[in-house]
Amino acid sequence: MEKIRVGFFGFGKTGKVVANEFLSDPLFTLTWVVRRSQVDHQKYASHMLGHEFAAGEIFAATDVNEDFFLARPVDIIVDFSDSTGVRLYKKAAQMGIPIISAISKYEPQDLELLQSYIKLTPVLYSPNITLGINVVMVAAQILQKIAPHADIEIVEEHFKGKTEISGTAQKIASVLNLEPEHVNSIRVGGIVGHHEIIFGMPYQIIRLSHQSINRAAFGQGAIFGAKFLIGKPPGMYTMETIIAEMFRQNIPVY
Ligand SMILES: NC(=O)C1=CN([C@@H]2O[C@H](COP(=O)(O)OP(=O)(O)OC[C@H]3O[C@@H](n4cnc5c(N)ncnc54)[C@H](OP(=O)(O)O)[C@@H]3O)[C@@H](O)[C@H]2O)C=CC1
Ligand SMILES: O=C(O)C1=N[C@H](C(=O)O)C[C@H](O)C1
Repeated sequence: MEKIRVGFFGFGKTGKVVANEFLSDPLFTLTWVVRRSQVDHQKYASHMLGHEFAAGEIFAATDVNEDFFLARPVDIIVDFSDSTGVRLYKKAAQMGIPIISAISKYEPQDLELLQSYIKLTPVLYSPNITLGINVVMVAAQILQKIAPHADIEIVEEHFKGKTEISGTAQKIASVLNLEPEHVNSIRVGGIVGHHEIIFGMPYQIIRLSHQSINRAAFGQGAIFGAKFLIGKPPGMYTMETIIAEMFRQNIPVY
């Protein structure tokens, strides 16, 4: 069976680990990687990730011209770069190549550009693409409906160097209709990503919590998303809409 060809944007703290998950999955082949800089790096991402085989030729953002996607055809684009990466693949969207955007914080004009692509191709946009956090997000919305009187606070914990409030926590606040002051950020050590939603009710507390213990969790989420997205009609898709449908199909009947 033909492997799914992946075109990957970003090769940073998370991108490297996610790219390696695609490299290691027999269903996929990493066709190329685009990063910002033209620093002197090895030709193939696979070699930079310690593999002997050659896969994932590395290009700089400036290499991506009008012909790039025709010359290097892929079946899906996965973006773990930053807000500006979306500006590089309009042509790919016009070609109908499905896009997974994992960018957690878009500048308004870049988010608008991503949204313009949904008329052309299927786009899965998820500020946190782990299966687990999206189960928690859907469960929290259900719990809020069951207990509308509950006080709710969100705690997000990340590594010391993360400057912005997590996009995940902002998304959770948004779907629960909470003001930003209900997001409590902690920055310590090398925490990959921990989110907890605390429901305060009379005489009891409910805590819904998710912890990414390795950035490979984002790679597994991206793989799940890629398998879902390929073959879908143009439009905007999110992990939580996929998970919500799975909830609907699996509600226990007593
Ligand atoms: N949705 C999710 O589940 C998750 C999302 N993220 C998000 O993923 C993004 C990347 O995270 P992380 O790897 O930790 O960040 P880093 O800052 O470590 O890496 C960013 C990468 O993007 C590259 N880059 C920047 N601009 C461009 C561009 N225009 N074209 C191509 N490549 C570009 C950089 O290139 P270079 O190396 O040359 O500088 C670098 O490789 C962030 O938005 C983060 O919030 C992170 C974890 C999970
Ligand atoms: O920057 C990160 O690493 C992460 N960013 C995302 C966010 O801002 O929500 C997702 C994850 O928590 C890790």
